[in-house]
Amino acid sequence: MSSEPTGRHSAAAPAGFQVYDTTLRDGAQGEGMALTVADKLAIARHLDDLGVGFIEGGWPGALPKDTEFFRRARTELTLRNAVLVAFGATRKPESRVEADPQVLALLEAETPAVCLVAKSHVRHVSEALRTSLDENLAMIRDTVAFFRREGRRVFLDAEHFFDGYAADPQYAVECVRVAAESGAEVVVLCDTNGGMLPPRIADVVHEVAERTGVPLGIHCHDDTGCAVANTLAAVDAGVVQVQGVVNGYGERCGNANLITVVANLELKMGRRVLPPGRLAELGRVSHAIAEVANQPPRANQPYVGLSAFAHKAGLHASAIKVSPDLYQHIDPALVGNDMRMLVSEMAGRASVELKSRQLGFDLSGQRDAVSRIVERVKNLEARGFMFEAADASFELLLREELDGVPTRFFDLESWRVIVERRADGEVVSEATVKVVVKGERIVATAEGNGPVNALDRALRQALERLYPQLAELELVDYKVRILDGSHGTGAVTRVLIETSDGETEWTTIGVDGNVISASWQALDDAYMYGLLRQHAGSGDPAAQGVSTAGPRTR
Ligand SMILES: CC(=O)SCCNC(=O)CCNC(=O)[C@H](O)C(C)(C)COP(=O)(O)OP(=O)(O)OC[C@H]1O[C@@H](n2cnc3c(N)ncnc32)[C@H](O)[C@@H]1OP(=O)(O)O
Ligand SMILES: CC(=O)C(=O)O
Repeated sequence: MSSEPTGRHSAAAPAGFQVYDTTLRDGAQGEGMALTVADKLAIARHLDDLGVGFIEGGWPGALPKDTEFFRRARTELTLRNAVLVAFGATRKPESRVEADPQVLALLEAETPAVCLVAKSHVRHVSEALRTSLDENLAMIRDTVAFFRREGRRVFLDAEHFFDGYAADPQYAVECVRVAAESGAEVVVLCDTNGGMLPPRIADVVHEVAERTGVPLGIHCHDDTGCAVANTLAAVDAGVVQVQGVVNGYGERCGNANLITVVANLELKMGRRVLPPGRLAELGRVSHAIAEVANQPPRANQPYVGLSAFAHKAGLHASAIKVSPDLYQHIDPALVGNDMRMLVSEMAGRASVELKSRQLGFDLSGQRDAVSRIVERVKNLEARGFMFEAADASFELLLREELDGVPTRFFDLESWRVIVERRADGEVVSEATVKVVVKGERIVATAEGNGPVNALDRALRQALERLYPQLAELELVDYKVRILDGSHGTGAVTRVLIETSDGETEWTTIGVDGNVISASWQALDDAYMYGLLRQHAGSGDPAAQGVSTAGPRTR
């Protein structure tokens, strides 16, 4: 039986070093990952766009979804940079390779390359495969040779190689040799249980390379938290292929994070492993794949996380003001990230100045205002505020200190909320707000499915005639956290509200002993900031911070 690989995939071997992605196969083995065929196709496109050399798409024949992925890939996936690889196992013991259904399913995936997982640890051969050491070598030989005869490029993943090498180095090396002699292009040494540390990986890779002369690859799991370090140690020791998974997804603690590996190779080890210009796409691709995989992005992920270049400590900010590289190991733009200043209780004058600059305010020469802002932030944070999560509330505070009056498009006279349980069991909230808008006193009442929803509706109703553009604003997220709740009394509530005008989102904060009062503060800031954005550049005096300069609620 023969089945030619489709011509839609590039079959050219990349010269030199190989970046091999297994997000769609080993990454999919991570807890909580459940990729549809459409997800897999979308991720493959992102990976190709990034410029990896190989994309391991899954295990056809084992998972119907993966069989379907390879079927659809033939017509729906045009790869510009990567070679598509199908993964599978060596033939079953005591069987003919040509008659092994799993092997045939792998062939029928019609990919230019296959990757075969094989045992290389004597205990795994005898206890898991329950066969002889010689038969395992024959399984490797037969299966690799079969795919070579069929015109496929072959990689071999030597499972549990490092543990196997400790148990019986002779046999582990023999597996590598047999695979290469049978036609495997690269034999990938796998730290399947993820228990290794970098010096051991480096020693073993050195020894195996010297004993065999075979081109080697590396595949590490992160059970010691060293998967990336282990991968880089293997590169130093001479491997020609790195396998990894975007964002480090994968079985148990995950695989070597390919994003981190690639950034380190390019920026720290001087290896050009991506096509020119693609390194700056790392952040975008990492986030896009997290989105498709429905995994929350990890803020502290090296290089590409939201916090990777976020600076909170005042001392750091004061040095960064002189030169960002004093507290940054690279220019974040190299990997598509940005420097962010966080204003918090740890801020000093420099943090406030830099943050304000990012928001479009030049505070140089305004020493007193900066000092007042630092002091207010510290005092408010001591009460439970958290400005690093609420840029819009910080900007309102900043404007208030600079203008000498708060930004007010309306002034609050009072609000009131009633929660009523009706005879039929329905619970309804009703809110009344009394505000002064452009000199006019307005009283509005509205119902809602909860007290904050009712308050929001009543405020909207009160404002919408004089500010009709408020209809564009939408509250998209509402988060509540009880602070010091374990102490019972004395707890305060922190509320964060995220608002969108369809173009931008902003977050505002409120803190109070009463959850509705905290919510009102965040709501008040949310509308105030939204109106400010809408009036910016309009020439409307309201944009200047208008109104009657009534007191802010904090
Ligand atoms: C280290 C890795 O991550 S390798 C990738 C692992 N990924 C997966 O396992 C996900 C996909 N797996 C599956 O869908 C299933 O496990 C299948 C279809 C592969 C096999 O399913 P089943 O036939 O029901 O067998 P089961 O999963 O219980 O056991 C695996 C079989 O493969 C055999 N096997 C294990 N490794 C190899 C190998 N390298 N070469 C050949 N056979 C192997 C085992 O000895 C066992 O054989 P047995 O059924 O005769 O006992
Ligand atoms: C092959 C593989 O995924 C491993 O050994 O971890």
